[in-house]
Amino acid sequence: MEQRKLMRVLNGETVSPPPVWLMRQAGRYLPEYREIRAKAGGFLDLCYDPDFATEVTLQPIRRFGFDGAILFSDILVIPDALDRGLHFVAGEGPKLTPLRVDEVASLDPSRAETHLAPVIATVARLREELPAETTLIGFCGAPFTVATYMIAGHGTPDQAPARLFGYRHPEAMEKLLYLLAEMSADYLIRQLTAGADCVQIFDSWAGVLDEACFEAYAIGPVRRMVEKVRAAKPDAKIIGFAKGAGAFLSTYREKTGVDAVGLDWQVPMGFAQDLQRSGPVQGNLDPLRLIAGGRALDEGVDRILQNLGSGPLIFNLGHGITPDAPIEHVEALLKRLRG
Ligand SMILES: Cc1c2[nH]c(c1CCC(=O)O)Cc1[nH]c(c(CCC(=O)O)c1C)Cc1[nH]c(c(CCC(=O)O)c1C)Cc1[nH]c(c(C)c1CCC(=O)O)C2
Repeated sequence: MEQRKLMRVLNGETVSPPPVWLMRQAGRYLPEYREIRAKAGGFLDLCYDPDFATEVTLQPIRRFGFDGAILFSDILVIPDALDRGLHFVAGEGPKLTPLRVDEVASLDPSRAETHLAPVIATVARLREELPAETTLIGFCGAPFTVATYMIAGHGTPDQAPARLFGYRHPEAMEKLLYLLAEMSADYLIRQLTAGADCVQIFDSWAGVLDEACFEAYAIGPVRRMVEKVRAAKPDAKIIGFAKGAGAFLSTYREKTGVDAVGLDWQVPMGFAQDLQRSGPVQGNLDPLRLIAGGRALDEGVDRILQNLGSGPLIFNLGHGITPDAPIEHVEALLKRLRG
């Protein structure tokens, strides 16, 4: 078979119109998701049930024909494998038992393989059921972003608990991040073995870090992951999404070794073009343009195409789609993009 479009871009080719998928494309903005979610019980029950997770991953592909399907799971399955008391409270997001500094040394990764087996089974099912032209994207959280939830025990606006933990306990922070890096790399290797075509590392909170901490938390552990994945899978294609990283993105590809750089919606087009000279980029429509639709949506799509469309580009949002995104606006985005 001719290579999948999204994989061609990850190999450095320019494809026109560009392949497209949307972060969080399986989710609450789809009525068919809300229906299954009500049947499955909790959100985590969905993630660990290969029948449900396969179905939910396929829903946006059937409806919109995206070029990429992202595995339905969550970045917090890794702390769940570490038995950190993960649960989801409706309307409030994830809750975990806040990690104390004296607990870091006794975190035990040995359950991970068994615990994550249903997610790996979902990947294998997906590769069988997806259309041949659809790229299957595996993923995990980057160590720092996962650690922010483990340390605070919930989401926070600026991740102050994790940043303070790092300043007060640098050795424990390093130990935690590299433990997560090893586990996450093993998890990505298993996803690739089971049939994922490529993987994305989500560092959704990298944007809160100062320069020294960005190096220590957002570069070092991610570079270790990339090295470990490449040692097992020399041809693996990896997308790195460090949201809000701003000027740090200029060296992100080179320092971490990722193939493609994910761009949030604030990355300026001139800077994005510079990044594209060294390889593929992904992004970066403001998710609110998708909510607004109409002119705001058309102008946002056109601007990305005009500036980045003549190089290797995977079209995406600059962060995840939200539950209030109208389905007709997703259709309008695809029409604008594909003609
Ligand atoms: C930080 C983070 C998380 N999860 C994720 C991130 C990184 C990306 C980002 O920054 O958005 C990543 C993620 N979460 C989910 C996916 C699935 C695949 C996809 O469609 O993109 C992916 C790739 C499903 C999900 N993960 C979650 C939902 C909503 C759960 C529900 O159905 O109630 C989905 C579809 C829950 C979740 N999971 C997480 C939070 C903070 C929340 C609650 C916020 C919310 O309710 O939207 C942690």
